[in-house]
Amino acid sequence: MITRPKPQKNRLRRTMMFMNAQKPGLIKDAYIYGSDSIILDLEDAVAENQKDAARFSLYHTLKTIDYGDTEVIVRINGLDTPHWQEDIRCVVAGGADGIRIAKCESAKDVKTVEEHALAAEREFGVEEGRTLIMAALESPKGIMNAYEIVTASPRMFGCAISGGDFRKSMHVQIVKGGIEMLAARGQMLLAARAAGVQCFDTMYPNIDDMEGFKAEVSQNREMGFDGKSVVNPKQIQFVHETFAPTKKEIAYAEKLIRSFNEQVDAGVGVYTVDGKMVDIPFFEDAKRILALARACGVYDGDL
Ligand SMILES: CC(=O)SCCNC(=O)CCNC(=O)[C@H](O)C(C)(C)COP(=O)(O)OP(=O)(O)OC[C@H]1O[C@@H](n2cnc3c(N)ncnc32)[C@H](O)[C@@H]1OP(=O)(O)O
Ligand SMILES: O=C([O-])CC(=O)C(=O)O
Ligand SMILES: [Mg+2]
Repeated sequence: MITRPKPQKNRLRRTMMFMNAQKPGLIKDAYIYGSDSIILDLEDAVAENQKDAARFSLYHTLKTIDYGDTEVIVRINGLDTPHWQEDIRCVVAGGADGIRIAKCESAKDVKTVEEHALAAEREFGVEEGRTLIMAALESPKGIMNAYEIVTASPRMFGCAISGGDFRKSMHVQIVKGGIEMLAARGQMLLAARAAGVQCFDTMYPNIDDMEGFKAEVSQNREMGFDGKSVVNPKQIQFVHETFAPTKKEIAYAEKLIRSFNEQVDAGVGVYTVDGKMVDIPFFEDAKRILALARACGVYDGDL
């Protein structure tokens, strides 16, 4: 029987890889691909007449496969379906790290899931509060309510926009450059940062279009996302490379931090490093960059 370590709200989540919870070929060794998280899906990847079978498979997967450091999240069916309550019991009984609420639209949705997670933790003798929650925002209503959603529960670690359902509801298709989702991505990022939770972009469904995928991932990083949902192992490496600070960024951050400490001791608040003005917010951001670089395994310096 597998017992997973206590889930961490603030861990590294550059990639969260989806897979059908019912497919042994996908789930048996999914940790070998190295995504930070896996999402065992009970929702749209599972056909309606296979929901019970998927839950059965999920439970045994959680109990028998050692995913090690790879975070294990389960996407439950929407709260407008007959499946979600049993999904939550199965997630908690199996000891998954967290729940991804599909098609989340309100704080009430989050609180409902939270109440049922707590009831299941009591039922199965799991530590109360152990099961984390994240929200998938898949509709205009979900995006409009992003802030109330991400502040609805202390279990909440982040939110993700879901492009398949979102574009459907906006009557748009994927556009090169991402203009069709720019406002929604921006609004969700603001809500997540205001709440202090993580923020993830949607999966890119055109698996063979690596050029389009790379352009989207690069834009995700420029916009400030923490990571991205992925649907295929071949999408993982580029996301990890893109979200890790570059050697140049690391070198500059080190230089900034060292010089800032000296300047502050000398009573200086604002000055330049390599021709760029710096003061307190730049110093704090440089510390964030080095912490991220360390977490990504590309920095082992002493700052
Ligand atoms: C809109 C939404 O709701 S998105 C979320 C729901 N969607 C999903 O869960 C889909 C996840 N992805 C998949 O199921 C698959 O990648 C598919 C069906 C899209 C494509 O499958 P394939 O054509 O078999 O992919 P591919 O040939 O690239 O697979 C290569 C290897 O990676 C494995 N693999 C592919 N996708 C995944 C995955 N998501 N998770 C784990 N392993 C995977 C395959 O099993 C295969 O392994 P093998 O070499 O040992 O046989
Ligand atoms: O969350 C995701 O990226 C996948 C999904 O459900 C969608 O695109 O509708
Ligand atoms: Mg969806």
